[in-house]
Amino acid sequence: MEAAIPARPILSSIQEPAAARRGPPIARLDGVHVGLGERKVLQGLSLSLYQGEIFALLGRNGTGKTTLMRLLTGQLRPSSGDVRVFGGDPARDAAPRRMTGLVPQDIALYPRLTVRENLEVMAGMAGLPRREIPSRVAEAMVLVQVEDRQRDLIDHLSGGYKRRANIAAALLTRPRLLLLDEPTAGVDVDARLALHRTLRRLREEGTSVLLTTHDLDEARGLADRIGILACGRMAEEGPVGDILRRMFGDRREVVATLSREPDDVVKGSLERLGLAPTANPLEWTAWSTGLESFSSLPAALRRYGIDLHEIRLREPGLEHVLAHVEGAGS
Ligand SMILES: Nc1ncnc2c1ncn2[C@@H]1O[C@H](COP(=O)(O)OP(=O)(O)OP(=O)(O)O)[C@@H](O)[C@H]1O
Repeated sequence: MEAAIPARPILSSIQEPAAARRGPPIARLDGVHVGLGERKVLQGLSLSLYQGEIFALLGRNGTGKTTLMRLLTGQLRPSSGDVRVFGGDPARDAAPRRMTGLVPQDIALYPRLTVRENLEVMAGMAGLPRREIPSRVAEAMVLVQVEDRQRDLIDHLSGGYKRRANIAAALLTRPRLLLLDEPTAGVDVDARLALHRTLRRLREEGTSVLLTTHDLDEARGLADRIGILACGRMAEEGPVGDILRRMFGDRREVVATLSREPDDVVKGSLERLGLAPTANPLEWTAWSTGLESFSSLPAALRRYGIDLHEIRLREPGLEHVLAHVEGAGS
């Protein structure tokens, strides 16, 4: 039984993502360092984004995901390193900022105005020509499917619809790069699926999307590539399938569920058999490359007098990647 988690991959051996073959990056961060107060938030972070891809940024609270977005919108300058968006410096040049839309984590709308009124005001503030405002507002509402609520006050909308309206505001300028900070936090399944449809539609039209999320299913199902921020850097980056293959190869997780909580003697025996504890005291796990070690485990446990309730093999998933990366960083 192989208990050890496989060695961390060497980042330089990462294959070029499929999106990279589409052309040069539309946005790049190169060796970026950012310090906020006493904290070194980003420490040599590099990342390239490509046209027409959805990139999901993962990482624990406070690892710098919002900070990275603020760099791309020019709200923040790095203390060292380079940030390029559509060839310009977003902290100095207006052109890259005009091509970038940001959907902040909090709802940034006037609660006492209707959806349509909010979007009209925002379109004016974004400097869109007056005659174009009605069509841009209508277009943005269609994209996020909020037309049927356009006459409702923001205050009267559900959380999911508020989020849709928040996103519509960022789409008024037809950004080529759309940044969304936790767009589906706290929304129901329908609103989440509606948002995913919108983002896929934007991708088909060539828009690049960078979103942060703590929802691993969302990252797996929606993103062309993911990046995991840890210790101020991109600890892992690429399509989910590639990362899983690189990190785990053909290993599967063996999950043994015991019939009762083990005492210290039983715990020692489990560890000798190569099993490691989990948050659930009844569940013990190990990594296995073949069925042999898996199928011999029940008999081995019996020899130690350990009652097994269930044993199963689990495909590695993003939760394993995160645990590995964050375990290595802590
Ligand atoms: N103005 C500031 N001054 C000092 N520290 C700050 C400031 N803004 C952010 N930080 C700190 O920088 C770190 C990164 O913050 P950031 O908001 O980028 O994290 P995040 O990954 O987006 O977190 P979350 O998942 O919770 O949204 C955090 O530890 C935060 O407390």
